[in-house]
Amino acid sequence: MLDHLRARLAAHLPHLPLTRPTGFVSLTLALPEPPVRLPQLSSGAQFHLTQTHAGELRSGYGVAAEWQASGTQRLQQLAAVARTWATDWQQVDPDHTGYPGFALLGFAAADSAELISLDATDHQLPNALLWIPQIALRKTATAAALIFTVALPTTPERALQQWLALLAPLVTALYPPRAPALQLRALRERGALSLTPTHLLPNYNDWCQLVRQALVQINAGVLSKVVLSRQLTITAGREFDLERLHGALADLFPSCQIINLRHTAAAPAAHLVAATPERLLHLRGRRVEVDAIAGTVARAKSAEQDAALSAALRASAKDLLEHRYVVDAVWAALLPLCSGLETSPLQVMQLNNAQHLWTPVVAEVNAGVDVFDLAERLHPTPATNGEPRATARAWLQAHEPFSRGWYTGAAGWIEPDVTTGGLNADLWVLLRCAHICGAAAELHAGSGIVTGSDPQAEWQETEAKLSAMLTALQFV
Ligand SMILES: C=C(O[C@@H]1C=C(C(=O)O)C=C[C@H]1O)C(=O)O
Repeated sequence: MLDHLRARLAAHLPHLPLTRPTGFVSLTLALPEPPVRLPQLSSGAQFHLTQTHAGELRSGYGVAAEWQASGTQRLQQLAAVARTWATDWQQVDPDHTGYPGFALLGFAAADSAELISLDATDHQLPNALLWIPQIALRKTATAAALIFTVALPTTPERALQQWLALLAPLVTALYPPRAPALQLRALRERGALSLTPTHLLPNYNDWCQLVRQALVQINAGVLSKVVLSRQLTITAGREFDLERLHGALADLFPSCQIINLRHTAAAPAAHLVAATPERLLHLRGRRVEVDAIAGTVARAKSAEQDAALSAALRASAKDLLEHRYVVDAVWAALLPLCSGLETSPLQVMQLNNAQHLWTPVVAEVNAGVDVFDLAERLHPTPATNGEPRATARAWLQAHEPFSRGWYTGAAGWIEPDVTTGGLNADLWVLLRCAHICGAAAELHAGSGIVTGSDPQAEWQETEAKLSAMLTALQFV
């Protein structure tokens, strides 16, 4: 395969417009054989985005270019870069795959540059990031391709040298021998399956106190809703296997977006991993889709009990209220930018660890509106922050005893649409996530506090949310 790809690169390189003074060139080559698994390289910058139900996988390796931003203008600064791509990013697709080069777009919950990092799980992520990988992989149910990108101007020799340095380890990882089955008994004997909590912020008593303080603000009419969150740090008996973790999450949460992001080459490298059910936005052409998700109950042991829990969730005044704030805020955010707004009837989204009230919202964006304009108005929704937005944000910054970092930020892909000249994108809210470094992991989960919230029940809800990642971590 390496020889085949090397020969194809050599054949195309002389014809690529590499001497243009600015911008990028991407060359997309179909893979004759789709990879069986998601290729993980042992070091260097890489990201993976998988949604099992959608049958789609995107990965990126190395950095052809990246831009970092922070502050109130962070998204507009990145927008200024991406808006040049229609003219500055040449897409060469000799196999007619229809897959252009794409970038990762991600940002932290808040726009300030400051991130608190624990020694064990240094986040190693900038506040907001736009990143074009040197080699990207895209796989759907029917096809797979590698997309080689280089910043201009360059020479065929330099481009080839950069790509080959990554391609050799990548091709080896594309078609690996079958991984040995997980030896549960051996792991258990080594005590490796036990996860030990090392840090809990806030603890249970402080949590209850904070919920009561939030309720005072809610009863006083200062806040309508605020999404309070927790941080849990754990260690395991061994280093986490990120490849297994990605596979386990993709199996356990097939409707969720699984994200695995390692931005740095520094060792030990930190990974941000998420299995999120919540789409901030999906934009293709002029059509935008947004998930309003809020209102949660656990799963039950039997189908009957489960159905009873779903029915109770649909009828719960408290959950319907916290859900309504999100639907209304999504609607208000989209209204000035879109036409034909439609909300689907209320649904219950059932995940392995929890069930949520869910209202999908779709609309047609007005001409000239792009993913950055939409993200700017939508994020953060009251699903992760609160209502009113600015008051909730200020209250959380004053009361949550840690910095959220990228938890409740967003991440996903963004790519030029070669037919419209616009940008397509798929961004997910970073929930059910962990920062992982070696044998340590830092997890976050939150729950929406509204009139009628009970501190203990809200704590239980965060436990159910944390269990998404904890369950998977126990087996990797
Ligand atoms: C804040 C989280 O989840 C959000 C809050 C929910 C709720 O309060 O019911 C449900 C889904 C998410 O929108 C989290 O998972 O940490």
